Amino acid sequence: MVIQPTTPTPQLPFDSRSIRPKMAAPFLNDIAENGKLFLETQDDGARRKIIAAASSLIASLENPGEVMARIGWGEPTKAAALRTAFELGILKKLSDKPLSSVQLAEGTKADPTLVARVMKHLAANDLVKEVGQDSYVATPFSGATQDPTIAGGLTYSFEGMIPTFYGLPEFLAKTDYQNPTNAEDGPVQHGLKTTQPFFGILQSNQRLGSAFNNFMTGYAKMRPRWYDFYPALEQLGGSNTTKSPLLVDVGGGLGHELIGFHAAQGEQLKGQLVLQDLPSVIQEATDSKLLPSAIQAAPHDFFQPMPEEYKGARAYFMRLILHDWPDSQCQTILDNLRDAMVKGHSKVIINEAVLNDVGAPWQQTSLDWTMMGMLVSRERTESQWRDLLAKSGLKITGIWSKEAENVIEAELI
Ligand SMILES: C[S@@+](CC[C@H](N)C(=O)[O-])C[C@H]1O[C@@H](n2cnc3c(N)ncnc32)[C@H](O)[C@@H]1O
Repeated sequence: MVIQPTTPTPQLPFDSRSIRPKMAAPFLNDIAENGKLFLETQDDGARRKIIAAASSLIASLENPGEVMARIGWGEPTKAAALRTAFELGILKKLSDKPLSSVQLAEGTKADPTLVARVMKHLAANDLVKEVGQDSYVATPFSGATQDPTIAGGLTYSFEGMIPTFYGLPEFLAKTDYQNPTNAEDGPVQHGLKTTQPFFGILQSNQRLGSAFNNFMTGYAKMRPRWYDFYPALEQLGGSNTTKSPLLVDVGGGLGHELIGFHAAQGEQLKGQLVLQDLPSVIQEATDSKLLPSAIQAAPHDFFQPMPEEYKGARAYFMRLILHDWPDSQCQTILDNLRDAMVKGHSKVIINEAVLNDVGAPWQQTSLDWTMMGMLVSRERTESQWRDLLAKSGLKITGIWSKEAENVIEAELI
């Protein structure tokens, strides 16, 4: 017996002729409009809009076979070649002066034939520039791999995130596709073959820990800055004195947010700036000698009550902290802040994603997957933020947004 399908099988559009120009048209128009603005003004918002439109344009033009090729081997081989070049140290040899694969292989144990294959693939992906046969020069990206924040980001990606994401589908199959909840037996432990929780991994592997801290600084640099769209002067000005802290950055990493905030605000806002994090991170921040004297660095575990001298601050700032933890642990962190706050004076400022109910951009959804993989945690929608804050006696007093970046401000109820 032949079973007839109840609905006709949709025809698979596996023919490039089925890609309709009209699907691409709005993205081409976006690129033209923002391209004109960008060329005239170098506006960074226009630049980001061009990137978003160009990526939607590719999605509208690629046929399914091309999508499969890009995801299946285009991206993985690009990452493999990049990691190989990065670990061999050949990217930092590149400059404006062309070098051959033999010259690039010099001083490494690598076979020049292999180096030639690495360079050819990187050039095909615009990561280095090929200027003749077996002849390569630097690009802005290859040069930037010497910057500790980019080098840290690559090391953390290659050794932390990529192995976790490659093992993630296998982990989900093994756990019957349940939403991961155990921070000591989750995707990152499966991918990195360890039993330690995420921040334990970073504490015990100093190289990876330092790479992560630098990665966070680099990640911050590439995003719109919260103090450029949160009106800090209006919201935090006025009632502060020099006695109580102005802003305590809770879990502030190496201090990049406070350094930027201090440079942007100058002396317009009174009060001490305080950087808090785990002892090893604070040590690395002070060793870097990048913190201006206006910033006081102090180790503090945010699961413990706020020390007396940092109570009553005008604002407790947290960036990418609460998305690292499940609700129960977020509540402990927020309860500790609530107990340090003064009603009518103190605020909590949270610089994290507010996940759109519809049409969330990839920057937010990939962060949600990153939290699932590395910390069995998640990004939150506005109603989830309201519920979480209310459980600690806090109410949202404003949300400011720029592109995929958000700031939530809350006060004591
Ligand atoms: C995702 S990073 C965010 C860093 C920084 N706020 C930023 O936006 O780049 C999380 C930070 O929380 C810190 N952290 C983790 N557990 C902590 C704890 N128990 N107490 C204080 N800081 C902690 C980490 O060391 C790390 O710097």
